Amino acid sequence: MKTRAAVAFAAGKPLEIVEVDLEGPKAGEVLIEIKATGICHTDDFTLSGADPEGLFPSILGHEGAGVVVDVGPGVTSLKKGDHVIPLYTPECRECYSCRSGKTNLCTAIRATQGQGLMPDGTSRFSFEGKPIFHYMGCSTFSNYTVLPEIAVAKIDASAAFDKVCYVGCGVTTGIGAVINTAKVEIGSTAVVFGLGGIGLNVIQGLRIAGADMIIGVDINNAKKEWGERFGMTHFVNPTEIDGDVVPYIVNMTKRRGDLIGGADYTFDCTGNTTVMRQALECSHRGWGKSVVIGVAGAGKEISTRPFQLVTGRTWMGTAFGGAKGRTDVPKIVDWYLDGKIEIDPMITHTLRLEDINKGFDMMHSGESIRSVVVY
Ligand SMILES: NC(=O)C1=CN([C@@H]2O[C@H](COP(=O)(O)OP(=O)(O)OC[C@H]3O[C@@H](n4cnc5c(N)ncnc54)[C@H](O)[C@@H]3O)[C@@H](O)[C@H]2O)C=CC1
Ligand SMILES: N[C@@H](CCC(=O)N[C@@H](CSC=O)C(=O)NCC(=O)O)C(=O)O
Ligand SMILES: [Zn+2]
Ligand SMILES: [Zn+2]
Repeated sequence: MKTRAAVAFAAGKPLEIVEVDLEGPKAGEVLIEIKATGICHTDDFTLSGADPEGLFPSILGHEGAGVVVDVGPGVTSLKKGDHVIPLYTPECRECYSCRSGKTNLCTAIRATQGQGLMPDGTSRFSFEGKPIFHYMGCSTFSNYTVLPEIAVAKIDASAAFDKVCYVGCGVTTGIGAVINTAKVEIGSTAVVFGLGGIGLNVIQGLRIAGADMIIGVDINNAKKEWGERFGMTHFVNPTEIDGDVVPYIVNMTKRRGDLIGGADYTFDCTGNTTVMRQALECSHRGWGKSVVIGVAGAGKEISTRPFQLVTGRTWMGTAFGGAKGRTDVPKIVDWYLDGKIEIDPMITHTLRLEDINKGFDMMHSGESIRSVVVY
């Protein structure tokens, strides 16, 4: 079949809208008509050329929602007409990792997915007879795409595609980082560095978890209002304070009787390795937990004095908010439908596929929180 897609032909180049060829689903795979897709900073990270797994030409996009239009042999959990969200972290429930109960990082197809291929080692996409790579197993910047059954979450059919596509990455990552990874308790103090498409969902996750001090940190003052909209109690722009942001925040989080200060939980949602260190070091001596969500390019490393860890801080990371996609994504969509979480205000721009490059421009300028492309 033919399908319209925004293709990344080379790193650092704008996406090109072309008609590509798409093979139908093979055994254990499903064909999905994508109805809407968000543009996540990670798409930009890969398009920039900083992703060591970045391959070109490829069809990016990993934050989509759509409808099953065909299933391959052996598919049992999905049928034509199901409303679904593609998963860049699948949930096979059979591999060593899925059975460990210790991680959401299913390893059933990660090796081929990292090579831009389907589990059988081939691509379903081609252009002018040459293969085009898949991306994060999803390629939601194509109107039609093929995924393995284990990488597809079935959702409530009443949910609006152009809103719940965001659950395919940003919403689940932000809220999951709080609930699954950090396990934030009621009454905690927390600091969120980076108030964008992920950070705002960390803030709403902290609100749900009952944190009573939520400090947002961003170099863009326009994000202050956004943070307050979702439950932030204090805002800090590190470029506008005297001195270093770490002692500033440590002092802010000093509670009655606490001679030291520091936040119970901190989160990096910037991808900046200096910020990651700041987030760790402003967490509380003895028990502070700092969660790295941001993605940094090849060769980037984090560092701190071992003393920071020796004195009781924990540095951790999260992928997709620790969520098991086929189990948790439908639940998060239901939370949205039940009004427990908000999505709509964060979808600041809705674009046609032809205008997808404007979505990246608005991400770079800070004008958008989340742009969604509708087909
Ligand atoms: N671990 C995971 O599973 C996931 C990781 N990510 C990563 O999370 C990061 C954030 O993604 P988005 O929220 O979509 O990006 P975004 O571009 O929407 O937001 C980033 C925010 O950080 C702020 N910022 C930049 N530098 C800063 C600094 N030095 N100090 C304070 N604030 C700063 C920006 O002003 C912006 O508000 C990216 O690195 C992305 O790749 C995204 C989704 C899932
Ligand atoms: N290919 C990248 C990997 C970047 C990364 O950490 N990806 C996150 C999701 S970011 C979504 O917006 C993730 O879940 N990784 C888990 C995994 O299995 O890769 C690189 O190599 O830097
Ligand atoms: Zn993402
Ligand atoms: Zn698995």
